[in-house]
Amino acid sequence: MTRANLLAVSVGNTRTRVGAYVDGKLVESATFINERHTRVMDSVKDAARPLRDHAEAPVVMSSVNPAVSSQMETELQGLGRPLYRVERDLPIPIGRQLDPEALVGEDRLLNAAGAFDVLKQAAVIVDAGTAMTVDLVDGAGTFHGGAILPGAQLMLDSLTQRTALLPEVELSRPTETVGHSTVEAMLSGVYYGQRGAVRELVERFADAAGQYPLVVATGGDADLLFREWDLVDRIVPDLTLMGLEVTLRVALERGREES
Ligand SMILES: Nc1ncnc2c1ncn2[C@@H]1O[C@H](COP(=O)(O)OP(=O)(O)O)[C@@H](O)[C@H]1O
Ligand SMILES: CC(C)(COP(=O)(O)O)[C@@H](O)C(=O)NCCC(=O)O
Ligand SMILES: [K+]
Repeated sequence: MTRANLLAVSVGNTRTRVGAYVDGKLVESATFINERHTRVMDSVKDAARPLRDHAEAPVVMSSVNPAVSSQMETELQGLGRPLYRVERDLPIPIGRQLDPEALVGEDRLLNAAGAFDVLKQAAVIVDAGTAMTVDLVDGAGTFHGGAILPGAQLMLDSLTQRTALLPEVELSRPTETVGHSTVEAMLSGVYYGQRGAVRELVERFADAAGQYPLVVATGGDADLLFREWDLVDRIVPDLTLMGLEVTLRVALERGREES
């Protein structure tokens, strides 16, 4: 089996995740806020340190945030490694059943590819990031799309921005279900609203799929929202990086078959 070496970089709308894979194993990973761009590049170099004896190991990059990633791509070229963008240079190895013109976020496809590579069975993948995505992969490894809704912090921010009286609130677990203050009421609405959306969508996707899928969660808010909740089978913080690793591994295996 191929054991890939790579620096995996995934640019989201809030943060960028970086992971160094040595012999197919994630040995270093880090997450950075996009706004602190110069510090991000320093930290990317730190994260790449385990690959110093693997000068041939490429950077494999994905993005759902072109403004951030176009500048970052130029800077990553400075590492002196080959740089591949998923979908442009390397196809994400996951089947798709979508509208012909559909534009799907690379993070959604990578999560699906990463999950199916390990699970080999039908799964619903929940990515609790800036936006929340809830997607269906069937038992044959085909991505069917799913649902997109505002992420938890985005819900809170939009309440603050579009009302006169609601305050700025940072996401945390509500301490009461029936909120006895404005802040607790906002936290309860968002926390149980997000969980309720996931429950409803998982049940509907299970109906559509004709089987009950595994539920896998990732993203910056997954732990806060889903920890110790039996509806979610696994929380996998590095799922998008796993998708980048399988993308390179499959491309290397195909290259070997062809030569
Ligand atoms: N240090 C942090 N900075 C920003 N957001 C954070 C931080 N730690 C946790 N979060 C949470 O992570 C969410 C973003 O998730 P993430 O997976 O990083 O998003 P994206 O993939 O869209 O960039 C935010 O809504 C926030 O609630
Ligand atoms: C849905 C998303 C905004 C999620 O981004 P994220 O919250 O992970 O930063 C992103 O995957 C995206 O821009 N997708 C393009 C449209 C689509 O997937 O259908
Ligand atoms: K997301």
